[in-house]
Amino acid sequence: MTPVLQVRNLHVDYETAAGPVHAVRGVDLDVHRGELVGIVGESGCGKTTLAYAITRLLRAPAHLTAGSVTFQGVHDTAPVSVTALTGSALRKFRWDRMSMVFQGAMNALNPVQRVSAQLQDLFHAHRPQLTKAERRTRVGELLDLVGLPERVARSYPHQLSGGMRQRVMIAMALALDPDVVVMDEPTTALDVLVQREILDALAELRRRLGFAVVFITHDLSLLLEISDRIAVMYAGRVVELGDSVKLRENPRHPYTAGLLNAFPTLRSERRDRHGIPGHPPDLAVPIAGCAFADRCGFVRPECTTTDVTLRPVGGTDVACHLYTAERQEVSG
Ligand SMILES: Nc1ncnc2c1ncn2[C@@H]1O[C@H](COP(=O)(O)OP(=O)(O)OP(=O)(O)O)[C@@H](O)[C@H]1O
Repeated sequence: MTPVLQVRNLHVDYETAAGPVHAVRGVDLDVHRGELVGIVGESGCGKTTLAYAITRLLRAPAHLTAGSVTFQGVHDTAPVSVTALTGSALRKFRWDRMSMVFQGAMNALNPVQRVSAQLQDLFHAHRPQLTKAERRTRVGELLDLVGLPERVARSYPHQLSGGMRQRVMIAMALALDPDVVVMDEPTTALDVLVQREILDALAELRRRLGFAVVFITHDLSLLLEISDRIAVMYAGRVVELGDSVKLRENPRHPYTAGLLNAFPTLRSERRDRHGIPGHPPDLAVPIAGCAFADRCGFVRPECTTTDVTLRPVGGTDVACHLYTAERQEVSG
């Protein structure tokens, strides 16, 4: 089946006085209908930049320098080139077909407008044919959908808890029945219990409505629980992409293994956890070979000289010379 979202060779630079910072360096990613794809990596690896590039929200000094994003929703007979959309076509596409819940989104609600007015504005802009009464009914249905009581419609954002505000943002993201919702750290600012409630609500909504989610976080243990597939990002690239169960049981990239070791999972035994020594590279400096080479316990000579991109290894896609060498040894 055609993926709902296809990201190909995406590159994003930030132009700075000292030269370009290569924040996203050639990302390929497919998202299938209804699936939850997690994107994980340390701070600064380019997750948010990728999310903004996919949703066409990049603003200067960020620039898309190469690549494409293609979308094909349930009702599309032909693929939509998201990277080529402009003006009203782009405004109509956003929220309607692909929506976003960003980091700290709950603080993005307008403080002087009641929740119902903010949700109604969205219908007003995207569904102008609806009457006022119909818009009001939709708002009630939406709040109910995300588990909020009716009175929330009449509330101002400051009268709601963080968890309730984040549910309002999720309601907004789902208002127009999109095929894809991109979520960047949607629960990070919330306490663990509220986080759990929101994730459970999200899982239930996905079952009922069938939208796909791109879920971005630095928390691998969370992604292992909720994702169908996981993309591990390092220094602006996806270095491993695969089924989340396979990735947990048999991580292929040494960075993925390091991340797994750094995060406790709910089911894992209590034992010492180790961070990955060293730091990610400076993305303002061109990278020769594998960006993880200087932190990798399995480094080989070619790792510091020769670039390596994703290739299939045992049902997972991995960008690592360990496997290119093994393949040569096997075939040779
Ligand atoms: N305005 C900017 N100017 C220059 N460089 C930037 C700018 N914004 C981000 N960057 C750089 O781009 C890279 C990717 O940043 P990005 O915020 O996408 O990473 P991230 O993985 O989402 O991090 P976090 O988890 O901390 O949000 C980083 O190296 C960052 O320093």
